[in-house]
Amino acid sequence: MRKKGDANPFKKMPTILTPEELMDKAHRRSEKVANELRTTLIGIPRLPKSRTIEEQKIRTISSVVSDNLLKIIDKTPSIDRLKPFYKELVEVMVGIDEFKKSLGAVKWASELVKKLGNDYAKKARKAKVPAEASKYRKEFVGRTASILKQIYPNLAFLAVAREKLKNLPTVKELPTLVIAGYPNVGKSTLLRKLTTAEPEINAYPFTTKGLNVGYIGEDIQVVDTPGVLDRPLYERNDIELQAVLALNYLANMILFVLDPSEYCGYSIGEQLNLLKEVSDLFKVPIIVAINKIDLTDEEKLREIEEKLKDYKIIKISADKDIGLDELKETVVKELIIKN
Ligand SMILES: Nc1nc2c(ncn2[C@@H]2O[C@H](COP(=O)(O)OP(=O)(O)OP(=O)(O)O)[C@@H](O)[C@H]2O)c(=O)[nH]1
Repeated sequence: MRKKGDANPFKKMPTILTPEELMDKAHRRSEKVANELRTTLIGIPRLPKSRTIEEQKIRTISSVVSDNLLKIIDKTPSIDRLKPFYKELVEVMVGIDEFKKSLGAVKWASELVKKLGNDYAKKARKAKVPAEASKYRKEFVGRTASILKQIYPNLAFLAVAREKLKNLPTVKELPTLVIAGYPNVGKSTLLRKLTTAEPEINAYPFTTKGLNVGYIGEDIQVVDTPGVLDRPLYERNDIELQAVLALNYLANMILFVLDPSEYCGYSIGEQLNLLKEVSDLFKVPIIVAINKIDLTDEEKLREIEEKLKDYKIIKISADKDIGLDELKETVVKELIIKN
């Protein structure tokens, strides 16, 4: 059912080696190449032999280092082409400017090491004595190490960014219903009942519970946001608030789940305040699902409906399967047929 190519775009970012690890890797590879050459160049005079060996060592170190750096750039998504939801999260979690700057530095280093490798390889090939050939190789190694040292902060930044971004939720470019409401009102029960497959659980910045994502058929994405849209916004710091706001780029419609029985532990008043905050924050249509009607008497329900006159309401019991077909039909109609 899941379409390919919709994964978190940062999943493919490779492990970022430290300058030391990268130089070690390059040295090991160049020694291997040199050893192989030594066995094939038996009987060749010293000067052409050391010219060839040093040239190949330089070329190997240069390509290991520059290709490794280039791979970071190739496998990292271009920030400007990211979907707005992911772009916003990069800004919140690591900062777009710093991210771009670091990738720029890595590109610069990759190109420079490649160019220097070429220059020094040519010099080594034309060396007049064996010692000169090895002098060029050492000089090249020194310059490469110092270039890597120069981009050390950028590599360190990218390594941290990769750790944070590779666990971002995988969401698709589909009409999306975002579920909001206090803890224990029945959000995850509802997600399980509305969507076919078991919902996937994805990490989300600044929360411990993660986003749960499910699908209605192949056309609608449903996202439950425990820890994100389940408590008053005034309790949040700026950065958490931005993570909440990033959902603006994901949601085409909000389903606010309300528990009139108050068994969830939050009063109707508190729940209505959160609903008001969510309506102010999101500029998309809101449907209110009055859940747990099996636990609530008619009169109380009427009182609550009275308070929700400005909203589209559907009365349900997620647990007892009441009103779920109507809810699903409404969601499909609003998200697919109307758009
Ligand atoms: N009687 C009744 N119980 C329900 C209904 N919907 C959910 N529950 C129960 O309410 C409790 C909380 O439901 P959850 O689906 O875990 O609530 P949640 O909003 O996802 O909670 P968090 O994961 O903490 O955000 C569970 O014990 C459910 O079985 C309902 O319609 N009727």
